[in-house]
Amino acid sequence: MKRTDFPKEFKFGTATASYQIEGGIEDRSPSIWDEFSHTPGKTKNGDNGDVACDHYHRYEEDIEIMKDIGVDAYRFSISWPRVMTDGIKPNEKGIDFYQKLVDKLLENNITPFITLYHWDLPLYLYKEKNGWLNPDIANYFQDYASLMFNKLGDRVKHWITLNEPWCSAFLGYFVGEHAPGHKDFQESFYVAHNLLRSHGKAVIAFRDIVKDGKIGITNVVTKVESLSNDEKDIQAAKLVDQYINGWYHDPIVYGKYPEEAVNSLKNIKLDIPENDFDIISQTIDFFGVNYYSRQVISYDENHPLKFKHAEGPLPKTEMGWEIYPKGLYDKLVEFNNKYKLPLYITENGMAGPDKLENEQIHDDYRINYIKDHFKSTLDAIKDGVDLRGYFIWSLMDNFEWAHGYSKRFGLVYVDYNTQKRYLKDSALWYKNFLLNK
Ligand SMILES: OC[C@H]1NNC[C@@H](O)[C@@H]1O
Repeated sequence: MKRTDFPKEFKFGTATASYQIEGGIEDRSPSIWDEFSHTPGKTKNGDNGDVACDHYHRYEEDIEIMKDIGVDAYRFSISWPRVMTDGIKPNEKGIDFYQKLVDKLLENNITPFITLYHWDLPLYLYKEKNGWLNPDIANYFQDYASLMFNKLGDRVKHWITLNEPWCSAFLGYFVGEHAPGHKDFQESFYVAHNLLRSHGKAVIAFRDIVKDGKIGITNVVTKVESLSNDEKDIQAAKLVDQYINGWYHDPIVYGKYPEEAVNSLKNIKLDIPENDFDIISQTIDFFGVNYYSRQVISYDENHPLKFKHAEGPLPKTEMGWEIYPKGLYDKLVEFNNKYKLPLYITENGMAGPDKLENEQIHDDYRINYIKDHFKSTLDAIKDGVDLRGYFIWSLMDNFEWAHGYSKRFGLVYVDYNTQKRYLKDSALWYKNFLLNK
């Protein structure tokens, strides 16, 4: 498989997120992840993003690395608390960082794709305004989005409102594994709804400010399969697919939550003002698909949503996620048929047992992973899916949330003691692929 097997305008890129790589906390106000990662027991080894990959000070070097690899595009997120003190007052120093980052990318012919929210909510908005639980958060988000559109929209034409709202809502407010660490089922549904409303308000602003731009939303998209042919397992898997996938896509395209999932939530209040869906279902230009693996589901009477995960038999990454490229093909074809929107794979990649030896990292497992998922991508395109790009997660090893720095997803290895970067064999492979070798 060669690069020229893909459509000429197909964009190959790589992706990161602000809290995971920037550090530079001295020049920004705190986020919910600063408080969460500094709370004992919340992250592996008590790791936090105070320094991370020190990208705030090393962004020029990191762009040189991307240029060397030869990527067409780079997806990154803006730190809301960096560009607006406490999420409210514009901070010119923070805005200036992203101005320079964008200009350096463009100088190197790398197309910027900006994610507005990749989980680092300004702590002030959480503490003083109740964060995503407050319906008014959509107005704060619209103000933030408008500021960014005005400051960068003349040069940045591809925007993503939210990264993986399912993680923010479910992991942050029900499971409690992510910031702010709540464990309240009802709250997680209010948060999901306010995230989607915030998305809609940002799209409304975008249409006024960046008239020649494209905007979408990125969700984690998981292939959900039933453990058996037992009707109860099949139904449980269908509902999980609606909770994880449909819940964050249907309202945007169809203006309503998935019916069976709504009906299954007997004791969850979803008293939603009707015109909310007019806001949420603003026309968008693409869906971003973050694909990693599948979930194998069986029925479980004791779970609030009546399901449990089964251990799949396939080889797994360091995250314990099965390597399942077929799932990517299946979801791309399904989404293309169901939502009829252009798609970007805004994240795909793996955490591996990467070892630095003689300044090299031999990660053939990651090369094979990427090749297999490229194949699924190409098959989907050949079968008619309107797929426009693919961003490998991640450019470099970084802060993997509750796992801290224990999981390495990068094409580039980061020695956190020295901040030295080393191209892994997978980065060298990607470089040759992009040169059509
Ligand atoms: O777990 C790997 C990635 N998944 N999507 C969101 C990113 O922030 C994660 O690092």
